[in-house]
Formats: sequence, structure tokens, C-alpha cells
Amino acid sequence: MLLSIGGGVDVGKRLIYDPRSDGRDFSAGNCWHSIRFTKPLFSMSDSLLPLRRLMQTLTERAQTRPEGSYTTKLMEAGTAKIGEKILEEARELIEAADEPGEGGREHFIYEAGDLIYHTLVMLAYRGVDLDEVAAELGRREGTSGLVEKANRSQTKTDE
Ligand SMILES: N=c1c2ncn([C@@H]3O[C@H](COP(=O)(O)OP(=O)(O)OP(=O)(O)O)[C@@H](O)[C@H]3O)c2ncn1[C@@H]1O[C@H](COP(=O)(O)O)[C@@H](O)[C@H]1O
Repeated sequence: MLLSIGGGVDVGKRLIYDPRSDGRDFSAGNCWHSIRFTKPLFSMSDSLLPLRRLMQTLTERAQTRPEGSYTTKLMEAGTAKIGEKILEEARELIEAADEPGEGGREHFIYEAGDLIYHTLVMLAYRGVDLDEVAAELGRREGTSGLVEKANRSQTKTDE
């Protein structure tokens, strides 16, 4: 028997989370079943938990500035030093972007980690949480950069 899980729509074997569902709907017909979930079967954000934990650690570092912490060292040096590291790590990431093979790919991921860590240090230093940046990205969701740029040009012309 095939099992279709979705918002009441036959979607073959794909599993779809319907956040609009109240979770009570269940219907069976022919050989198809439709079940609506109020919670996703797996959370897309689970793999991003280390990022959230890192942000928490950095926020604590900003508040407590413990001895023997590299983050504290950066924060004590301030915006210029953190910014210098961001630029350095961004350059290293760009250099790694064209490295071929699996080794190159792994190096690229390693450098992305360095850049993201230092960017998060800057956020924590400035007292901004990752959620606030996510909210800003959410606000932009669905608007092409080209459309946003065109709107900006129009606003300037109007002024
Ligand atoms: N994710 C990171 C992380 N990524 C990179 N780095 C450090 O960032 C630095 C990268 O800079 P470089 O490669 O240029 O190394 P470097 O030449 O020694 O650096 P500089 O002396 O030039 O500043 C290295 O020292 C890395 O160890 C990190 N340091 C810390 N974290 C996380 O932050 C947490 C808190 O760290 P502390 O605040 O140091 O305890 C840790 O538990 C980790 O989870």
C-alpha cells in the first residue's frame, strides 16, 4: 500500500509538512491515505543547532569576557581587529572557492566556518543575535535582489 502524507493532496511517496493543518484530519480512500501533520517529520533546523549554540557561547563571551578565550581576545581588541579577521577569512574563503576535488571542497567548508565564526563574533560584540539577522533575511524572502535594487533606484529618483 502506498502512503501519501501531505495536506490532503496525493503527492506520491513524498512526505510533506502542512503547517496549516490542525493535525486531526485523516482520510482513507482507495489505496491512498492522507495524514496532515502539525509538526514536521524532521526538523530542517536540527543540523543548524551548532550554529545556534555557537551564537549563545559568543553572546556569553561578550558579556563575561573570560580569560583564555580567543573570542575574548578579539572582543577586547574591538571592531577593527574583528573586522580585520573577517576580511582575512573572506579572502581565504574566496581563494579556496576554486580549489578542485574533495580536498578543495573540504578546505572551502573549513574556511567558510572561519568566516562565519568571525562574523558571529562581530554580531555578538555588537549585541545582535543571529535571530535578528534571520528575521532580516526573512523580511527579504521572495524579493529578488534585482527587484529590490530597482525599487531603491526608483525611491532615489523620487526624492
Ligand atoms: N568556532 C570557533 C572558531 N573558528 C575559528 N576559530 C579560531 O579563529 C582563528 C582563525 O584565525 P587564523 O586561522 O588566522 O589563526 P591565527 O593566525 O592563530 O589567528 P590570529 O592570531 O591572526 O588572530 C583560530 O585561532 C581558530 O582557532 C575559532 N575559535 C572558536 N570557535 C568557537 O568559539 C567557542 C569559544 O571559543 P573561545 O572564546 O576561544 O573559548 C569555541 O568553543 C568554538 O566553538
